[in-house]
Amino acid sequence: MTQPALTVEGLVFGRGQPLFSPLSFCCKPGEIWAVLGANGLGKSTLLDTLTGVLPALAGHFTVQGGVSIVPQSFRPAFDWSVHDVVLMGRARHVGLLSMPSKQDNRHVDNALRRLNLHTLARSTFLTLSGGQQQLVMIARALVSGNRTLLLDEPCSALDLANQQIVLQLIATLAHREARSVVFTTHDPTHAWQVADNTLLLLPDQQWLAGKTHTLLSEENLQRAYGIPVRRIQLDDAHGAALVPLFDLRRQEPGGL
Ligand SMILES: Nc1ncnc2c1ncn2[C@@H]1O[C@H](COP(=O)(O)OP(=O)(O)OP(=O)(O)O)[C@@H](O)[C@H]1O
Repeated sequence: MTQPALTVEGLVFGRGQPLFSPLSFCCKPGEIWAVLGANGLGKSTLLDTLTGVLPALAGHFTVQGGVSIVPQSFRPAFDWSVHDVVLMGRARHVGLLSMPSKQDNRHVDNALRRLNLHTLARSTFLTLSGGQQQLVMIARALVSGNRTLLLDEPCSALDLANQQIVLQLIATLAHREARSVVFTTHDPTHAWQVADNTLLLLPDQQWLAGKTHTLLSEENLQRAYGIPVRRIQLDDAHGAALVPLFDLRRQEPGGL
């Protein structure tokens, strides 16, 4: 049997106050989990707990083979080049007071190429757009070599073509490289298209976890977001889209 890369058992997490009833799930090598739930429910707090930034309030978790996180945003202390920000992901491979090796630089070049960022390698990080910065942070996690990757809304600032690049990358990392990937998203279609399993955070400290295609029913999504969501079946290659039915009223000019 494959040993899970990430095992969460009875985990209670939050910044002082528990956000959910005890949480349990496990992510095997080669598996993708999506985490969905309304704003402010605790998705980022969960990822910060799994990387050890925040202490668990109860229960426990184990991570085999190292873990990297791609945060929602990153503000470097100094305006380093894109190449150097990605190189930081190699920190545990570069000895203290040593220079990065040719191999470290090769990892950086490969990661930048995978994300179509190679032409920006010499640009400074702070001159990039929000979406470009998000891609650089993903490259930084890639070069770490860690077996588990946690991505906090990795597509939130990306255009459609770059969303496809990142979703494809998530699938490749899991299916070809047997890495375990957990990503948070506000787009249930992204979860539907690439995640084997989903953790759906609900109001009142409840949660559901299971196979994405079973769990992301119209009923469960309405429970999570409080608005109706319709599942639209696409062709065989594209699966389904999960589309919110917004109740938008036309505003008359001069009205309040
Ligand atoms: N630095 C902080 N200090 C205190 N409370 C915080 C801090 N960051 C987040 N919180 C609180 O913790 C709770 C969970 O926040 P978290 O950022 O984990 O939610 P989220 O589900 O990731 O939200 P979003 O979808 O908006 O990114 C919220 O009530 C939030 O106000």
